[in-house]
Amino acid sequence: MPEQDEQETYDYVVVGGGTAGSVVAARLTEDPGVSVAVIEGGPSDVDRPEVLTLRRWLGLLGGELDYDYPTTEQPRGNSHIRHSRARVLGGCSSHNTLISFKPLPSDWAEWVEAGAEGWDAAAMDPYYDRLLNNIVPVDEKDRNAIARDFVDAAQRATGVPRVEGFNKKPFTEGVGFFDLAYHPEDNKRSSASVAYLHPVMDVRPNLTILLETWAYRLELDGERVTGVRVRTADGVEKTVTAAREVVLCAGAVDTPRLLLLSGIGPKDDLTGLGIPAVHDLPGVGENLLDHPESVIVWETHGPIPENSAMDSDAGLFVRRDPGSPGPDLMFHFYQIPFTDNPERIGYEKPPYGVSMTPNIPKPRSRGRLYLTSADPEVKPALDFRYFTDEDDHDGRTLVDGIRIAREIASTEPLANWLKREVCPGPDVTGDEELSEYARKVAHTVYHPAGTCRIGAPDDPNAVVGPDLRVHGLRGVRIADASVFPTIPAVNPMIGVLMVGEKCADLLTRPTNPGVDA
Ligand SMILES: Cc1cc2nc3c(=O)[nH]c(=O)nc-3n(C[C@H](O)[C@H](O)[C@H](O)COP(=O)(O)OP(=O)(O)OC[C@H]3O[C@@H](n4cnc5c(N)ncnc54)[C@H](O)[C@@H]3O)c2cc1C
Repeated sequence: MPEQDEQETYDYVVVGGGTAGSVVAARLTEDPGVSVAVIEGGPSDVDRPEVLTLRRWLGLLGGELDYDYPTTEQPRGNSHIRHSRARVLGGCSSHNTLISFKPLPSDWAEWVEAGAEGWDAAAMDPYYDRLLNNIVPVDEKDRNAIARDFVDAAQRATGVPRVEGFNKKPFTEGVGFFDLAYHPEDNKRSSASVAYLHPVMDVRPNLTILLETWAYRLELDGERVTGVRVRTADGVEKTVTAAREVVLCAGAVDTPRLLLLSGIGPKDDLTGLGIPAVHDLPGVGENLLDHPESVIVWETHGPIPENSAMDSDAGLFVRRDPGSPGPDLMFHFYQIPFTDNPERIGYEKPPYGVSMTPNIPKPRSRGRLYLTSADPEVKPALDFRYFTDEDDHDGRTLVDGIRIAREIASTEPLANWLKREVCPGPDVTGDEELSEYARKVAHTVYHPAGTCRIGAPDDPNAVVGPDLRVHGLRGVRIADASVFPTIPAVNPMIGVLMVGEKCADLLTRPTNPGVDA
């Protein structure tokens, strides 16, 4: 299709109306004198109960609102993992489980260490207080009897403190019901779009949301990014121009993908694909992080009560290494038998059951995202290099997780519910066998991050500075999970929302008017 010359200009162009993008767009348009266009690849979430009802989250994965990215071959892990990324306003906050953890002070300290000057806990905490999402503990009516008994059994088996309100103060260990961003009265999401965009999108003339519109290339004038080349749902191609700045909020997969397609990234890779390299930035796509997890499944004696917020309402953090500044093993407890991965290697799904999913809060394996084609339609390659760290810290963590899960399962009051361990099964006991099982059925907690990481200006693999500006370019910043230099020990969504708030602050505060000339 020939490119058409249609052009629109706004002060700011935000690419991606997802978790961070919703925050940035809503905050910038608080000033009626500032115009913002949001380029969002997906449709609106308004009036879509299948999206807005938190408990229906599993039904969205792999469907028409999911970009559904495969992973490359993972010789030490599970090559079949599909990475869900939401194609809808609100981004992944519109199809995730909305578990809400403020990153721990030790998480921010790691960022500062990595070159994110000014991102320490004391500086970041006010952004948490500013969040508009309705963050509340799992409501009493949603606390399932078996989840309550998991909390009691885990507390007894591990001796960690019982926590009521994980965000009240920093913790290293604890078990309890999560805080969630939801409205308990009707199980409605308090996603980024619900909390930030719905109240303002019909009343702010300075906010334009271009839905079902895909950004496929950045426009540059020398070192300055001037706008975004987009394709609308009906195939019209046009340039959306930013008088001030373009803010990339397309997420940890699509932000580096867009930069690479625009010729911004490792020069040799780009040249090899026939993409003219306009700015050599070796870190784009590097440092691909995630929280991998494994799973243990038990059959229960019978059906489990129905009530729940989203079927994984409680969890456990332990710290095996007393020298670790934060938790080094985390578990989600699922009130469902989560057998998708075990079934592939021959296990059966029990009629009724529960699961524990131990995950690695601070994985040491680092992966890489790269393009395999200059064609913007071709999905990027995601090579997480799961379980490849030198000392096998990651694999060993999951083995410890299975052993601790078994101790909890054999402790009352949980033990009384459980008929048998379905997978890996009681006969699988040796370190090597457990490791083999844990890695072969490994899954993701869906937390990809780090592919355009923050770092100091002299750090060759940093993509943005602490002000979120892309190194070596003008008129462009990044605000999404891709800027994470390291992954928080906890679930990352609140950290992403806080990045959005901080970015808006950087763009609007008087000492930094956002005119990035
Ligand atoms: C199934 C699932 C469950 C999860 N559960 C939790 C949880 O309970 N708690 C937690 O803390 N974290 C959770 N996460 C992780 C968390 O949701 C993400 O880390 C976070 O939402 C990422 O935010 P983001 O702003 O970086 O990207 P996103 O929210 O993915 O936003 C990116 C947006 O950009 C749009 N976009 C992308 N490319 C383009 C383009 N080229 N042109 C136009 N638009 C584009 C997308 O449509 C999307 O709306 C979960 C994730 C998933 C997938």
